Amino acid sequence: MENGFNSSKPSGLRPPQTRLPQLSSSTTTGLHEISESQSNTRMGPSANATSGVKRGLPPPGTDPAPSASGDGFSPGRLSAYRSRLLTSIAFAVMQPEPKRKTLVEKASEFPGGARSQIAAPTPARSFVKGSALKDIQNPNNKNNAWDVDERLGTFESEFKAMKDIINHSIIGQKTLEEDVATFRLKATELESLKTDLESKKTEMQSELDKAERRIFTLERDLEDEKRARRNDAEDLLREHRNDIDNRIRDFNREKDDLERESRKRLQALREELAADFARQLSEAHKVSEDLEKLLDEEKQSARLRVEESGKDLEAQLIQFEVTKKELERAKVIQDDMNAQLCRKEARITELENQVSAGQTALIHLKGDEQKQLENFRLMAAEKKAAQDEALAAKREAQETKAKLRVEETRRRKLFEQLQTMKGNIRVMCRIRPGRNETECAQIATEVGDYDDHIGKMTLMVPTRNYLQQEVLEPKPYDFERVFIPDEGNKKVFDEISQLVQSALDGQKVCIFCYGQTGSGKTYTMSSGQDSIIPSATSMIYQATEELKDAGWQYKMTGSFTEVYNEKLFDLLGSDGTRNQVELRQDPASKKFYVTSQETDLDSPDAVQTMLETAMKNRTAAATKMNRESSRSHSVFTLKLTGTNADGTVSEGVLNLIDLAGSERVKESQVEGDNFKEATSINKSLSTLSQVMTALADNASHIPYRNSTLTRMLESCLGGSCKTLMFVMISPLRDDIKETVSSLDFATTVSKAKPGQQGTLKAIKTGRSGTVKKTVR
Ligand SMILES: Nc1ncnc2c1ncn2[C@@H]1O[C@H](COP(=O)(O)OP(=O)(O)OP(=O)(O)O)[C@@H](O)[C@H]1O
Repeated sequence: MENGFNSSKPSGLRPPQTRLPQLSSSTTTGLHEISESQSNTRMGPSANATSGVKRGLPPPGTDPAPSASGDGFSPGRLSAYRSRLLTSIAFAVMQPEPKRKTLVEKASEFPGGARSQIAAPTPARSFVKGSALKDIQNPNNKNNAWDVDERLGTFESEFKAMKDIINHSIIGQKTLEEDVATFRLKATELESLKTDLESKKTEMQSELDKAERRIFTLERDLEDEKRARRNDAEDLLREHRNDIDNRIRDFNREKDDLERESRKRLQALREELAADFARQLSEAHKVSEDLEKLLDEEKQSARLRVEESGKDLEAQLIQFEVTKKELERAKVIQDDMNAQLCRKEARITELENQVSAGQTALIHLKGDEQKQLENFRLMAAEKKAAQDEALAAKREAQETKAKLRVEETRRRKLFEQLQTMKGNIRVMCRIRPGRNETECAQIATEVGDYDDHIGKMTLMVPTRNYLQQEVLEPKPYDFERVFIPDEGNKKVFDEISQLVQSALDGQKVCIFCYGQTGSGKTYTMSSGQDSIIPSATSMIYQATEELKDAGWQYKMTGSFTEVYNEKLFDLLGSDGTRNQVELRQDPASKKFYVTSQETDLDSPDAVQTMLETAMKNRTAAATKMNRESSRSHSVFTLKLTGTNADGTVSEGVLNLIDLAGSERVKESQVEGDNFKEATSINKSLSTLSQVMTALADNASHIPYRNSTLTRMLESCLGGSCKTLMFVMISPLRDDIKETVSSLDFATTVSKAKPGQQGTLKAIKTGRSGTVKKTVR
């Protein structure tokens, strides 16, 4: 081609095709088509030339807008270059015939040129219509040769510029492709990072659950241990004290008895012995005196007989013999007396032995006393050891208390995190028991394998099909928890007790009971010792006692307010009656508060009395207005102010709200005052729903001011405040419309913003539901 151009153009310009191998295939195709047009124009003017050009270039007038990429190259500009190029080629066509042939031949040497031959090349007639071409065709125009050179020069520089632009664009495209590849790589990395983060999040969640369980177990163990130790120490001390007292008492009693007994016995023995001895001695003396007297008399008479007569020797000898016999008899008597005396002496020795045995016994008893004293000393030592042990236990208890304080702070933090994860707006459903199976609607509840809790339910709603036959259509609902009829108030309170704990920890909590008349709102909230209000207050009392160990002192006050027809009444008025009160605005915080009386609740009895007064006043007001069902909302507000030893103050509020029956005005077909009541109830309930929805959506405007109830509760709704809505439903078929309406209301409330409720939803979706029970 270069040769062709050289031979036809003395200007020495090189044709653009010589650099084509450097370009991409798409670009070369474009340039081949330019060559084809060049060859076409050399073959002579033809009407088809235009179409030949159009194959490779955009049609005139359809030039696209300049490239937005900012690389300076655009299809519009390319088209302009091509047009100029073709115009230049048209000049070449004006050269003598043999030269044109050479150009065609050269053009056909390139792939595009070969194709152009096969595809019946057309002359670029459209371009020769231009004024410049006319000038070229005019043989009289002497300036043509110079113009061609100049134009070819321009063409070459423009062509060069164009090629640079194309090259630049190719490089740009490659860079872009590389960027795309890099971004894809990054996207894959980010994807895997996201998966990792999600799995970490799940792990952390389970760790948190474990930690909570561990804290719960630790707390319980700690408490049990503490209680057991305290009881053991007290029992031990009491036992020891009693034991020692009893032993001392027994010992003294025994000692006294023994002393008395031994004294008595000794005295008796002494007396007996002395009497016996004296008696025997006097007898012996008497016998001896008698014998001596008799012997003296016989001696005297014998002396007299020997002296007076001496005559009858034989008689005297016989007398002597008699006297001798008498003497012998007296001697026997004396021996007998001596034997008796010996016996008596032996008896005295025996008695003396007995006395000495008694004395030994007494000494022994005294020895026992020593032993008892020793025992007493031992017991005293044991008592001291027990006291030491008690002191050690006390020290340990104090250390445990200190640990408990730290654990309590940690627990509060973890508990708060857990509650936040559960979401600030939560919804649970409770199904009241039905009277009998035939009157009940079909409600299927599902239990998940996450835990025993039921969270999903399906209500079979009667509808008409296209044949106007009544069919049951399943309507699924999904709440955090569904309480089936056989689950009592205790189960309900167990589930929500964490929110009561949150109030103790300084949070603001609202628990609502919503539902149609007779669905069990009052039953759940305040009737019976196991309903929410008494259970919550008794839990608070117990917890505040236990928290004393962790350094917390709590004060609890309560108020009971009724909202009826948008007016407020204090159910615990100063004179024990129901008084109208007002809503005031705090100038500093701009929040509303009610001027109801606040009662100090320093004992469970005080709570009971307060509840009774409130219920009595509420019922009296209802009776006065001839109402059977509650047409007012009642709000029980517990304020819990805790002060820690380190000066920390915690101010929690627990609002327990029994809402008025949610019957729709249309359904209940009420008129007059009742219509006003129903309208006001509907207004406040729908405002409550709007407030909850706005809070859930994180809306900039929350319509608190649209009803008295929401205005009153403004400071306890939204932000970090915790709200639990209990939707109470009746299982009766006759109540199905109200049930659907209540459940739909609750579903609206349960739709919370993802940031708040994300974790809860994740927990909930972790449950794979299986139908467990059908409520009858
Ligand atoms: N879960 C339950 N178990 C046993 N009995 C229940 C239950 N729920 C409600 N009841 C009984 O149903 C009746 C109506 O209950 P309750 O007064 O609590 O309804 P309510 O929704 O407060 O009605 P209202 O809006 O008129 O105040 C009561 O007799 C109550 O004892």
